[in-house]
Amino acid sequence: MYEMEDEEPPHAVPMLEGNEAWEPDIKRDAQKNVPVTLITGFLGAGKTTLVRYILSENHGYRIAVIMNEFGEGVEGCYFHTPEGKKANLGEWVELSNGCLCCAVKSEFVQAIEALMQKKDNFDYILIETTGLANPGPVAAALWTDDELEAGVQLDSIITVVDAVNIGKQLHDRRPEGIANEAQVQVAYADVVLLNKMDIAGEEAVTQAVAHIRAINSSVEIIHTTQSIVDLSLILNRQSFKAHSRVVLDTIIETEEDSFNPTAVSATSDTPSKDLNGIAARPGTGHGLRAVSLGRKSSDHLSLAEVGYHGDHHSHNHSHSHSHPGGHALHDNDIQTTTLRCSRPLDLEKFKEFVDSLLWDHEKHSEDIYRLKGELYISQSSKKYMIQAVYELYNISEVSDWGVQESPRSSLVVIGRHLQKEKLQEDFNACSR
Ligand SMILES: Nc1nc2c(ncn2[C@@H]2O[C@H](COP(=O)(O)OP(=O)(O)OP(=O)(O)O)[C@@H](O)[C@H]2O)c(=O)[nH]1
Repeated sequence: MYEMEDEEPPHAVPMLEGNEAWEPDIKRDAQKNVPVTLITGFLGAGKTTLVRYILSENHGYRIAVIMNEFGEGVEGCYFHTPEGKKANLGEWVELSNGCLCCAVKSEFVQAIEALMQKKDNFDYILIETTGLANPGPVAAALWTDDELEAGVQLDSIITVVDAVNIGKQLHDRRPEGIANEAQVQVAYADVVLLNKMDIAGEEAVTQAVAHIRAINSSVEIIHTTQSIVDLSLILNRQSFKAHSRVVLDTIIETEEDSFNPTAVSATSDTPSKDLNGIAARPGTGHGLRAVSLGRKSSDHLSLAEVGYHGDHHSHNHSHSHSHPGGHALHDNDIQTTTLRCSRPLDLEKFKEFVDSLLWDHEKHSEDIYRLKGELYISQSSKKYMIQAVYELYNISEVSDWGVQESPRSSLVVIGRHLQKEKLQEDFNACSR
């Protein structure tokens, strides 16, 4: 087994003998950040099966993997690749000291930092969380601005779901103060792999889709067996790019009456203008601007303190505010709603609204996991876009509105205890 010395960066591990001559088909531009896909999902859903599958496929990426295993340590440092397939060069970092989301400031950041010292050896990073993890804090830590020195860029959050057992897992009550991890994992997802289709009955699948949609109506659901999926649907999706095509599509699909799809696709590759970078709660030092690798942050929202507080932890973190994952969940606690406004929004008022929605739990009792939206901003002919994950958000100018589009704002909100009417009122108030 490959073991990492305490202070030593991880070494590249050949996955199979005889792959020295292998060259990736796709080379990362040396200037670009390394994309990171976060793979989450409840216990036994098929996360490791997915990682194994990705590593065994000939996609052209050289992939480094960070696994978060409890107790036993990493289960293996290389996978058996099916005959005839090209092997990847992988790197492994074991995080065995507790849950990934609670270790982000220490082990996780060190692991990424150590890995990035060897960044010439890989093009892509996969992170597999434990089955009980809240992916929010980890995702937020990885969501960087392109210009930042961290060198990594959150690509997307993939949640693997066990089609047979998800109904029970989503509705298992937790003691007061403890989140239902399965719901939170679905809430954060860009893509759900509805796995174990080989053993799930038709009725179970229909119900599983309904349960997932009830939580995250905008998520893309892909049915899989053995986590086998077209990798172009989950790797390099760029879900967190300001001009993300997949996110724009998501917003459109969530609309009751959709925009003209031709007009939208015409905008999808237009470079965006980031207005203010990724916004974090003032004083938290959150966001990669502050969470950039190796940088110490002493704020109360440090990533070591936030995140999952499940019963697998022997320690407790105290919080003066509620946040995603911090309270008991009840059936349908987590939902999606889409706010709409046809009048132009005042950008400053809208930012104040988002600030309070994400950070001011006196004013907004909701816990917000994700925001995605297209915005019609006053005194601008441009379409804007907002994305938020956990407690970070980013507003960007994306493109001109399509000639056949009627400018208006649509904001997809995924969160817990959503007060939909009040949210719509507050959203409308941004236009006055
Ligand atoms: N029948 C069936 N079994 C599957 C499928 N995908 C994975 N499994 C099995 O389900 C079990 C759990 O799969 P893993 O990939 O280890 O799941 P995981 O999400 O990594 O599990 P944890 O690390 O415990 O959270 C293994 O025995 C897999 O072989 C599938 O599509 N169908």
